[in-house]
Amino acid sequence: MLYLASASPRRRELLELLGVEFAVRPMDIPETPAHGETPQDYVQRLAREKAEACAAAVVAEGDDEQWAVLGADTIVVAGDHILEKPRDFVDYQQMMKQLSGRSHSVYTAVNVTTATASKTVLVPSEVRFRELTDEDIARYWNTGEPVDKAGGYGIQGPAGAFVAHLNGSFFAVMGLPLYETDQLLREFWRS
Ligand SMILES: Cc1cn([C@H]2C[C@H](O)[C@@H](COP(=O)(O)OP(=O)(O)OP(=O)(O)O)O2)c(=O)[nH]c1=O
Repeated sequence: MLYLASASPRRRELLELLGVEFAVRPMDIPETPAHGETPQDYVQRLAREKAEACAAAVVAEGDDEQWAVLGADTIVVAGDHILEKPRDFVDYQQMMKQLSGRSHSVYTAVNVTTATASKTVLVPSEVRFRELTDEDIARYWNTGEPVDKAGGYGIQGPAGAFVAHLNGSFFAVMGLPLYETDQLLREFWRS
């Protein structure tokens, strides 16, 4: 079986588009950057740790001999700040002020782990938001969308209207890059 080590409904929805059979097995991994760790290293480590924790659980159960695990992580980076999910409205508001009228980076990493291999791919994107008014920011919070999303926004929802420019992968920003994930699965799981 292929296991998706993720609680994200977006990742489930996107993996379904690839037409593979899989089971969802979320892993709770502490999300804190190590001292001196770059955002690129951090996001790749988290994707790998989610997949490896899930792989360890599958192996410990011992009743599936043919398995692979897919883990992913997405972070938004504005200047020097890594923006994860907003803790509350004030945290969200600060994030939106950092994103307003500027470009930021979104990094998604995907890892596939099997009994004999572990490979991580990093997909960077650049996103430019238009200037946001206080009213835009308050109105978007009230949609309920920001709360479970890195950087406090979802490109696939109403915040798509804030995106003046995207250089990279829409699906990676949403949480799982389709092309790179498909390539990893072809290499390690199906032909
Ligand atoms: C930037 C952005 C993020 N997101 C979501 C994707 C991820 O679900 C979430 C990033 O947080 P993650 O910590 O990467 O993932 P998660 O906690 O939701 O799920 P898990 O760790 O179990 O895999 O933000 C969007 O849906 N749209 C966007 O435009």
